[in-house]
Amino acid sequence: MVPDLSRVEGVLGQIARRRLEEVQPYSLPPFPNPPSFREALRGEGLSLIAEIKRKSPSQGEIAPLDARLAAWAYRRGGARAISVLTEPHAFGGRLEDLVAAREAGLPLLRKDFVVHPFMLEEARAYGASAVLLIVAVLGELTGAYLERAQVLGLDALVEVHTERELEVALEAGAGIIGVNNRDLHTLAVDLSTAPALGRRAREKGFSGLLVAESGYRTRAELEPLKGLFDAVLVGTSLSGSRDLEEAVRALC
Ligand SMILES: O=P(O)(O)OC[C@@H](O)[C@@H](O)c1c[nH]c2ccccc12
Repeated sequence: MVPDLSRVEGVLGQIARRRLEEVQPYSLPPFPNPPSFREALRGEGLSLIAEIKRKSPSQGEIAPLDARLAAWAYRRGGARAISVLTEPHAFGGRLEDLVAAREAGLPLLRKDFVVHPFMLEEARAYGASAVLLIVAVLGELTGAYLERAQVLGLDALVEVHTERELEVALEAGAGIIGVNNRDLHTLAVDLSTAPALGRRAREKGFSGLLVAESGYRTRAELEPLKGLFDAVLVGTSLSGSRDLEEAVRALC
């Protein structure tokens, strides 16, 4: 159940292939039930998922964050969930960041390039409530990964960037769809992507949760999402702020 990554182009393909080379399954201890990611996004208005992001292929170094302190600051500012990037090479993350961040008590999304079922088990064992599943990486295996996540008690944020990928996500039975404004092959950002594909998803009868992802810096930029999206995921503009708590408050 490993995706064929030879067909994944650009930066996304490079990162995903490296991730797959590194997977080494081992036996993991159980972890008690984490708080619900889905319920956290269901709250009133547009819920904020704040991301812990130290660096990225598009921005380079962002900030040398302490995951525990960042999670607490995000929580004080009003974030409803935390996205923890655990990819080490391009994003400077690690699995242990989940352990550090979970102290703040908010549901955690393991943000990584899931390319092997073992990565779902890892997410669960390290205390994540949800995992990111990227349709551009998993292709027709998206449904199988979704089912595996469900069995493990994990919510899944199924990420799409094109109408075709949206079709795959809907067909796979995704309950939470993330529309990424950033093209992960080229890293170009277009904030009109999320409203357009979000509308399309609703037209096609999708009644689950919608999350807009990437490129947001100001409250004004969130306006087009209101009434259509349940949540927004913000990384760089928060992680790179001098005062994380204030930065979240300014967006909520
Ligand atoms: O830093 P930004 O532009 O606010 O974006 C956050 C998040 O959407 C982005 O980190 C992201 C979205 N999908 C991904 C997949 C892999 C790695 C990272 C991502």
